[in-house]
Amino acid sequence: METIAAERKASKLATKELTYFLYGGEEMVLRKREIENAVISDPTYDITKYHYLTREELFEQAVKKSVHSITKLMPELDILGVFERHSLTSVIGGENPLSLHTDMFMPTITGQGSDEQQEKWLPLATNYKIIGCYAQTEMGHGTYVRGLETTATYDPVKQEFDIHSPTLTSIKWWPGTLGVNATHAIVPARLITKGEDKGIHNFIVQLRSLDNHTAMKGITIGDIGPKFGYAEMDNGFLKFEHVRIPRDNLLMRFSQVLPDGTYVRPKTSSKLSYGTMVLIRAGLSKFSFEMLSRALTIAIRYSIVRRQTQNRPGEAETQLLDYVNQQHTLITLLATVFGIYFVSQDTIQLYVKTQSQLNEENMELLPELHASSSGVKAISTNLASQGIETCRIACGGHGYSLSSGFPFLYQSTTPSMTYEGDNNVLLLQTARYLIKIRKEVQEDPSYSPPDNVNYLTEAVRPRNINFRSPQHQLALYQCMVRACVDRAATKVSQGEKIGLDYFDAWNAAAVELIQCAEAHTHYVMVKSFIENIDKEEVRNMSPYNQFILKCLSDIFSLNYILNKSGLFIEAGAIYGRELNEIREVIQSQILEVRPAAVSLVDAFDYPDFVLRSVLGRKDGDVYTAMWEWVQHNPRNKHKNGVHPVYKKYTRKLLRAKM
Ligand SMILES: CC/C=C\C/C=C\C/C=C\C/C=C\CCCCC(=O)SCCNC(=O)CCNC(=O)[C@H](O)C(C)(C)COP(=O)(O)OP(=O)(O)OC[C@H]1O[C@@H](n2cnc3c(N)ncnc32)[C@H](O)[C@@H]1OP(=O)(O)O
Ligand SMILES: Cc1cc2nc3c(=O)[nH]c(=O)nc-3n(C[C@H](O)[C@H](O)[C@H](O)COP(=O)(O)OP(=O)(O)OC[C@H]3O[C@@H](n4cnc5c(N)ncnc54)[C@H](O)[C@@H]3O)c2cc1C
Repeated sequence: METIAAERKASKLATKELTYFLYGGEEMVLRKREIENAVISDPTYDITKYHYLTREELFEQAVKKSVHSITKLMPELDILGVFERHSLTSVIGGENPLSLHTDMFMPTITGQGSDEQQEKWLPLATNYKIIGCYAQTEMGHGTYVRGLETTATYDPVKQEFDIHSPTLTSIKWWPGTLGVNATHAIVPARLITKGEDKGIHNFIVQLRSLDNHTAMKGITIGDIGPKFGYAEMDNGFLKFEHVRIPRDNLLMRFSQVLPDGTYVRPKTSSKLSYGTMVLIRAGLSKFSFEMLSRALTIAIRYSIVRRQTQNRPGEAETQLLDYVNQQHTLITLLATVFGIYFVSQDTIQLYVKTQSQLNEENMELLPELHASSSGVKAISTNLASQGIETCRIACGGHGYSLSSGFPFLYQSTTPSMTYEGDNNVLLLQTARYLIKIRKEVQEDPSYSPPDNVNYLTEAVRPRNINFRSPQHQLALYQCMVRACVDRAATKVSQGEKIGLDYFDAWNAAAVELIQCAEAHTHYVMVKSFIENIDKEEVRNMSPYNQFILKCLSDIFSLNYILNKSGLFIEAGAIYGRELNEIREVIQSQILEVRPAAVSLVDAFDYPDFVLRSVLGRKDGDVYTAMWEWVQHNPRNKHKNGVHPVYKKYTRKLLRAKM
């Protein structure tokens, strides 16, 4: 306890200033804390026994908490907007089994429903007269949305759609909130009218009775069973047997079916019906920041408190964070989490900007948003999932206990590499965009590409390189990414030249394509970090905070260069002989950050309640917390301290003659 207090005292970081910066100002932080305190002081959200609950208990508690939040806490705290709602969900912790209602069902209606449809459905949804989910994925198809098999066949006589699951593989499988709770779903299905298949469109379908919650006629529905994690979420299955819905349950903002069955195609892009996926992808980098920053808070605090090995006679054992390997592991991750933070802010801004253009039927930014949000979602969820596991390992044996908080963080984060688009698949979408822009640049010298891909027109290694210079770092990335894009494009075109069809040529280059998308996205993240810490808000910070952010930026940028040095050397961006200098700059910046490490994670401002970790306690009283935790273990609570398995099994073994 004294050690962590001493660390805080010695740190020169203006912690409060950084917290305000991260959350968008003092007012936002005060509001966040108001929400946290309301949750912490309400017994409904008690977490004392959380880690010992069974799957069914976890689910029931989570639904109870969610309903309590909607009916009591949210009105009391006047929570309306998406950010405050997420803030509340985040402090309550665990999964929110009703989250898909507000995160996907409602945004799909807002984004894709006509004005009349919004007027009809949104008040019902806002007031929880109905509970919605987003039922897109089927047993046979998740990635390949165009391959979904559920049909919606228009009947002009009754002016209804007939929703049907024609095959076993067409059964909807995975959607959250579907298994138990939802009364309605957004159902992407193949629209068939006048005998023609018009592709995937979104429909609103009622699943359960609003009187007694039983399944509607023609609907078979349930929960898909235990998963890797996500016990609190009712991921479900859904089978349709010719279910009838009115014509105007087709979401008709972009395309329509007229009463006689005439199809009116979207004026602009058919991909607008994928809009909800783009929204969540943009939000997932923020989610990655939250999950990884919690893991780092736990690992860094623990690494201050934990001592291991007396290295000099008569002195205290060494703090884990004073081992250079531990510093390297955790402080490079600290730099990463700030990288994710800045790019998540930029991605959300790009989403908002694109959305306002789309409202004016201007599609200009859509390809960039799709490519960028796909890449950023993939890289930030990869980094967060791997980073949480790294934090666990950095905490030794105690990291493996549920009480460390890591298992929950990992289980909640790792599926984000799959849902909302598998990460490899999304990186291939980013690559598709890069290859397309490269082609345009080559074919039309007057074409000026978007800022983030400008390196495709020019990328030059600076002379007299200074690895501490952000502009030089960016130039090195530009050379490297350009070479990666060239390599992938060349591989595709070589395949085509030897007679492969488009798919085979593309598939043969898949590894290079994913590599170029990854490299590009890392470049975008480094650029975003560098640009954001050059903004006025940061320039107004205390000099020491600016200095630490610059150190973290260098670490983030240079550590990737070191880890992927093969790519940079192959591109002629750096020479092998320069690697030592890069190592030294990283090492010296890590040493600069070390004294501020605990204040940096304090700046994330997570109360103990949110971390749910005996290792990550703010006061550092780790060992007392471990002892308290074990007192709740039901396995220790049997008469005379003797567990029933003794009578059932081990006693026989101990007395058996063998
Ligand atoms: C408010 C909430 C905010 C934040 C929330 C934050 C945190 C949330 C925390 C936790 C979340 C909790 C639970 C999440 C639950 C998860 C829910 C789901 O998983 S829903 C299901 C998601 N499914 C997918 O993502 C499927 C992935 N597949 C696809 O997206 C597509 O099929 C594909 C892979 C992109 C391919 O599509 P398609 O085959 O149709 O397209 P092509 O490859 O042929 O490309 C054609 C052309 O279209 C362009 N394009 C493709 N997609 C888009 C798009 N979305 N937008 C714009 N343009 C798109 C593509 O680039 C091509 O363009 P071209 O090159 O031809 O110009
Ligand atoms: C916890 C969780 C919650 C979910 N919630 C929802 C929800 O609310 N609503 C909903 O509709 N869905 C939901 N899903 C489903 C999720 O969106 C899909 O699982 C996801 O999009 C991946 O699709 P898939 O399962 O078909 O994977 P697949 O496409 O089968 O992918 C398997 C592997 O094949 C590779 N692969 C596939 N296609 C290609 C390709 N074209 N090129 C190269 N490689 C390829 C992938 O990289 C991956 O490694 C959820 C899933 C999970 C795990």
